Amino acid sequence: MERVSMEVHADLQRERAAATISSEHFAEWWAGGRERLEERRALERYFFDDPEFNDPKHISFMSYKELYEHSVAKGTRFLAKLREWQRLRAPVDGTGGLTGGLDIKTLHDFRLLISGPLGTALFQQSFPLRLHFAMFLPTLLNQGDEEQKKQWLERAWHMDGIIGTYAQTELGHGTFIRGLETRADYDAEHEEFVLNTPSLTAYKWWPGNMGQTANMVVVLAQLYIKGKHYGLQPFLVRIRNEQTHEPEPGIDVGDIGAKLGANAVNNGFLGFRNVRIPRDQMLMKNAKVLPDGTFVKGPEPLLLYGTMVFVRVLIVHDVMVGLLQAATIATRYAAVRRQSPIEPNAPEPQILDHLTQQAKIFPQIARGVCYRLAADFLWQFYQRIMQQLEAGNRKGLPELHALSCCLKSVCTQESNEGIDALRKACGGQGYLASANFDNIYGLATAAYTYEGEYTVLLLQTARFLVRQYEDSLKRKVLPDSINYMRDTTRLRWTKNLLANAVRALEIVAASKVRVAWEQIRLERKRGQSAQQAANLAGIQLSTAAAAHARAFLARNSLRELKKLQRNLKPELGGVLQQLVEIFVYDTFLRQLGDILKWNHIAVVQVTQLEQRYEQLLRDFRPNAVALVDGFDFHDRVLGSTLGCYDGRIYERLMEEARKNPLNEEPVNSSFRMHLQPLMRGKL
Ligand SMILES: CCC/C=C/C(=O)SCCNC(=O)CCNC(=O)[C@H](O)C(C)(C)COP(=O)([O-])OP(=O)([O-])OC[C@H]1O[C@@H](n2cnc3c(N)ncnc32)[C@H](O)[C@@H]1OP(=O)([O-])[O-]
Ligand SMILES: Cc1cc2nc3c(=O)[nH]c(=O)nc-3n(C[C@H](O)[C@H](O)[C@H](O)COP(=O)(O)OP(=O)(O)OC[C@H]3O[C@@H](n4cnc5c(N)ncnc54)[C@H](O)[C@@H]3O)c2cc1C
Repeated sequence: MERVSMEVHADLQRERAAATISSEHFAEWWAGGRERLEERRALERYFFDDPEFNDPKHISFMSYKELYEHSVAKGTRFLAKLREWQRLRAPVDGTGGLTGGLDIKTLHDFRLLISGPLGTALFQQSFPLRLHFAMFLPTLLNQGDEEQKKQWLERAWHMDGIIGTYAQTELGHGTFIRGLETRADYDAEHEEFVLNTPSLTAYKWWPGNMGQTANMVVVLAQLYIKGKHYGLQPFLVRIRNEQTHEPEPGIDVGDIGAKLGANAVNNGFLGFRNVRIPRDQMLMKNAKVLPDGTFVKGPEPLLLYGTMVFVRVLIVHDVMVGLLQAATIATRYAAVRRQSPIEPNAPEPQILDHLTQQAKIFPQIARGVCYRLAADFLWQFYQRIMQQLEAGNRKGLPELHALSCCLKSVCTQESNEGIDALRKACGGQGYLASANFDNIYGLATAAYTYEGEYTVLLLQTARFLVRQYEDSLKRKVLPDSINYMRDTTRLRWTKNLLANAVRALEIVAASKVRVAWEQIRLERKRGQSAQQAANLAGIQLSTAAAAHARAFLARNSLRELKKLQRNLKPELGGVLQQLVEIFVYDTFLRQLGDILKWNHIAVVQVTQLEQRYEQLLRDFRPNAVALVDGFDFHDRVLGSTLGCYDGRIYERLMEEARKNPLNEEPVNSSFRMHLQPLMRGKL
């Protein structure tokens, strides 16, 4: 691993020497094997050793426009250099196969590359061509028919005259997609669609890369044939000229402005005025429009939403990376920072020795590890269901949709909370831009909203859960992820605290689903429509779905732990056991109100679990630094004065402060222009 030249801080040296696990063994497991670990390190070196990829100044000192231009320049060099890498070493798994063919696995790997450690190191405000790979290409791949794929896919993959994005959201509607207003009217005489933006609220608004970067979009629009409405369909539209990049006739396009984070993404607005595209630019894998204007319904209309499912699955992985970057920074900082003697006359301890500090940091490490186990499961599950869909079997789709929605919501929400808690755990220094929590948080918190807002997606899961609850009453077979609902026995507290806690979380979820179902029934009896009843049960429904996600995360962690312990070195298996326990008990204690409401648990049993939890924090303490080292985040990936491997926090903080452009001149011009006149009473 490449390290900066300063000597490692003595506290970190001691931490590493005293650990009982090997970071390297952990890193190997975390990366998915030795070969993958070496490959990733080599790829990182390939970029980080290249001075072209060193930012001339910290991005917090760049203007919005400057950041965009800088990011596009770097983004294009990144792609060129990645292609070169693959030509030299191809075909290499995990680097996206930019020079090879395209399938969903390749897109998945590429997506992890640009939104994973390397991507966030180079593009702290996100990869400026992200939407091309994250949504435009998956949509072409999954929603184009064979002819269309032949025509567009290869070119789009190699960015041969095409930079695309996914334009769905409008100024007036993001969540309720059936309410989108953009129109595509079919003109059978010319075999063309005519696209229009009928109002201000119909403007496309938010699509990433759309402001200045992209020249094509997949746009979702309401299809009309001879004035008859046929619902939303995806259309491929060129918005900027391939050569000049000028907006095409009838296109009104621009950037929506600075955001809380992800400012390299160039989110845009887009309006259409009588924009004509040929008939074969409606993506027709599902529904079709024949030349004479006959509409042919697709076998599975919900496949229109397929790209969103793909991205939601990957978001669980994205936010896990952000959370663990923040946790690594906070752990290293807490091992070096000294504050407040514990015994009156003793020296100041590392802040990591304050138990309350451990309680702020370790549950976030544990959470990140358990999210990783869930993300891996979800990706496997996604692939399995997609294969079944290809074979015409749609049975698993509702379960995939339900699981991806609630995991995307809960993992994002709790990662956001975790990153902010970790920032606060670094005291005042955590608030500095040079600590990098702002960028990490900015990216993670966007995921709370995009690709389906938190509550909205929980409500999607809840619909499924309520239906499954009804099936369980009829003794029907339930899908795996909710099979626990079938077991209606009360919790029997045993010596196995972990099993108790997981089961208690499942009972909470099952009980909350039942209560939501009962409330809907009650509202129906009161004469409410099904939809209004669901609205009035919304709080119960959304919290039931979140409880289901937590129960799933806990059960999945326990299941995966058992598998892992068979293959890992005992000391590593032991530490993973600690982390899974910390995660499950932390989840349990944070939901204590619900746990006590739905389980017969005595105070003494809760106390037993609290004591075990606190003991685990102390037990994990000696391995904390070694474990976060094992995530193997290069210093460039953390991008933080507080989180470097060498622990030289004070030197780096001062170095960054001195680089500040305001310190370049001893007296700033504002003194003479404003402050001095103010003090002389001359304003
Ligand atoms: C890098 C990232 C950048 C960001 C990009 C973006 O943000 S891009 C923009 C991202 N934007 C968003 O994410 C917008 C979020 N909004 C939405 O996704 C939809 O408007 C909605 C799902 C909220 C409602 O949709 P609706 O009013 O059409 O539907 P409904 O509620 O009436 O349900 C009808 C049936 O469909 C089912 N079903 C639904 N979705 C799926 C699915 N994906 N798969 C499978 N099934 C699905 C549902 O379960 C129900 O089944 P049931 O019960 O009848 O058996
Ligand atoms: C950084 C970023 C990048 C994005 N990139 C893209 C992109 O590339 N392409 C694209 O098309 N879009 C993109 N989007 C748009 C994004 O998908 C939407 O913002 C998102 O789906 C939420 O929709 P909304 O903004 O309309 O929120 P709203 O739906 O207006 O939500 C506002 C509030 O209303 C509540 N609410 C709404 N509906 C319901 C309901 N049915 N029940 C209960 N409560 C409800 C929500 O819970 C929330 O509290 C992006 C957004 C962001 C922030």
